[in-house]
Amino acid sequence: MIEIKELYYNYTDGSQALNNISLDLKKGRVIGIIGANGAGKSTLFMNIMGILRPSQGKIYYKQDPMTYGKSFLNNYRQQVGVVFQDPDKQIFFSNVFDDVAFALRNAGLDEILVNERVEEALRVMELLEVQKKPVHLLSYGQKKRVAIAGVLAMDPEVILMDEPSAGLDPAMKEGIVEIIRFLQNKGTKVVVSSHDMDFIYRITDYVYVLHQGRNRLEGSPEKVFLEEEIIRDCGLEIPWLIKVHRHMQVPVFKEESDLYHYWGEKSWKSS
Ligand SMILES: Nc1ncnc2c1ncn2[C@@H]1O[C@H](COP(=O)(O)OP(=O)(O)OP(=O)(O)O)[C@@H](O)[C@H]1O
Repeated sequence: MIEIKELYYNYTDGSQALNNISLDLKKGRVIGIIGANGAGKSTLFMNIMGILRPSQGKIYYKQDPMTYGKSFLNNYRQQVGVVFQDPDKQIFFSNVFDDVAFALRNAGLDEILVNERVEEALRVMELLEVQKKPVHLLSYGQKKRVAIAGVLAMDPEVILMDEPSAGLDPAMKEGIVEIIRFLQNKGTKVVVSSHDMDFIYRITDYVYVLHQGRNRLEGSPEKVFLEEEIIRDCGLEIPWLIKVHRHMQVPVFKEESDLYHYWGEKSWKSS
């Protein structure tokens, strides 16, 4: 899988965006990369995709160091997909179907297979009804789903999602949670960055906290978010289920439903 060792990245104006970052995607099935604005998350994603080249340090894919030749990157990007924060940066074609088919056609897949893969991705993303629609007429949330469908259709081993839930209404956000669970169940590794700590707490099983380009903390979300002082120092929020644990003397629950179940049982016993 992907392993990053002692990665540094400096922009041409001298800003040091990544400062000795190491991470190993084997550590979780859904991995969270969190940090305040400017912490280095997008720069890290662009390094992982081979869009930016580290100033120092290495990225390994299945134990092989990343090289930046066309053939390595073409093969790598069929196995490692990215959904950028802004769907307009990812969508190139005028209609939904062709946009989702773009990378598959580019990889030279047979048109019958392209149709099968695209239809499946459109079905999963609930986009079948708009497949003939020009992309520029879609809502922001629909565009975001088109961008995800384009990556799903490639069926990569790893999917990076930069702020997948940003700007979405609650129903659409819930849809993203379902997609991540669907990917997790089928064994696709998901790496997700977000400013929404409740979302990260709920869907990840391992979290890396970045602060000013450095690794500040890592571990299970239950462990990481109990480090309240460090989390706040990194400019991040504490998820509400951890606040409830702290202030109401209840166990640490991962799911809202577990908390309600616990409360239900407690009040039943005391009545
Ligand atoms: N093109 C660039 N040129 C110079 N500096 C840059 C460039 N892009 C980003 N930076 C700097 O690199 C640092 C990391 O930025 P990055 O966009 O990776 O952070 P981020 O964690 O993704 O932030 P956000 O949460 O706001 O998206 C910041 O200090 C930023 O100002």
